[in-house]
Amino acid sequence: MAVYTSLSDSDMRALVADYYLGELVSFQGISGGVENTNYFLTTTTGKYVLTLFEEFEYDEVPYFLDVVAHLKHKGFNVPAALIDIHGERLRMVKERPAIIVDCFSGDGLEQTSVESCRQMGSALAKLHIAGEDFPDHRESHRGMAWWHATSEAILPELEPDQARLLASQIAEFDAFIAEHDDLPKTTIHGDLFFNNTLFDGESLSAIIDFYNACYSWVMYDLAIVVNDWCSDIETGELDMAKYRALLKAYLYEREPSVDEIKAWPYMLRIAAVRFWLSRLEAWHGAKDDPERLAQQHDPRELQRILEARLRYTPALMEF
Ligand SMILES: Nc1ncnc2c1ncn2[C@@H]1O[C@H](COP(=O)(O)OP(=O)(O)OP(=O)(O)O)[C@@H](O)[C@H]1O
Ligand SMILES: N[C@@H](CCO)C(=O)O
Repeated sequence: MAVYTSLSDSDMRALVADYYLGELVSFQGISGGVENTNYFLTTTTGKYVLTLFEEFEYDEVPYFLDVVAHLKHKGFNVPAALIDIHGERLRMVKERPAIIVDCFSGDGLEQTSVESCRQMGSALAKLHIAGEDFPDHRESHRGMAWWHATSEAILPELEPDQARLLASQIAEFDAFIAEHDDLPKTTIHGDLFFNNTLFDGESLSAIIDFYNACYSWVMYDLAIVVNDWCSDIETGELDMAKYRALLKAYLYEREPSVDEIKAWPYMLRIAAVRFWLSRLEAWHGAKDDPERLAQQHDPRELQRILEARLRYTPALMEF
């Protein structure tokens, strides 16, 4: 279970007493996430989620809270930080920066469907348009500088063919982007896997976990989403019915430029590399701790997606 920082009953009561949330009734650590510590809190006024940021220091968190506040202001159902009795939205709990947000109704998807992909495509395009006027242009903490440094550190740990694949894909993307450095950017989610959404029945009801948000290529974010929502987990191959539904809904809301259409195969591959690399990094970091290792996502899923995109990549506008 991904609870890296534990809180006792009295810790939690003291924390809840510092918000206008009534009395604590119960709390429970949330399994599933790998980056942060999350707890469900039930109080006499409702249900909430406490997040302790495990990877960021205090000063790094306000950017993400501002992104969410911007999107909430534009009508998206996203988890804005609640204000405590001191007027603060971010505080330190057990030496970690922490927020409390509303717990949304709805359930996580066990798997995607053509209909959920259609809804995601439409919502993602609207999210990208809404992010255009967010003024703070923060670089990704897992962007190009990170993937160069991390791949160099991880290459010696890999099998030779894996190392060749990783290095060649990064070099290929570097060469492409050097020639196309003016591709459209916006404020992107950066990690919009289907486990970062909630559905009420068939309806997309909330988007959560904006802690990889950054100012980056629009097509890169679309590629992250397509790789996760539309791929067969066993083979990495695209489910073309899901792919067409997601892209058709996206392109109805936002028209890509000629350069974005050209960039699409590179974006699909580098989006796979980005998560292959973060999973490899987490996997190797946890390899001496069986409990932590068991919580990690499998890097091979993203390697299979990358290999499948190398075998065949459909055009962006293919339907
Ligand atoms: N505001 C919320 N309302 C309802 N459920 C939530 C909320 N926030 C988090 N959850 C639940 O907690 C789980 C983990 O949350 P989250 O994805 O933010 O954690 P994380 O550690 O950042 O995960 P990840 O591995 O995706 O980085 C979600 O999949 C969801 O089930
Ligand atoms: N969504 C990421 C984990 C959190 O960033 C993954 O599946 O590797």
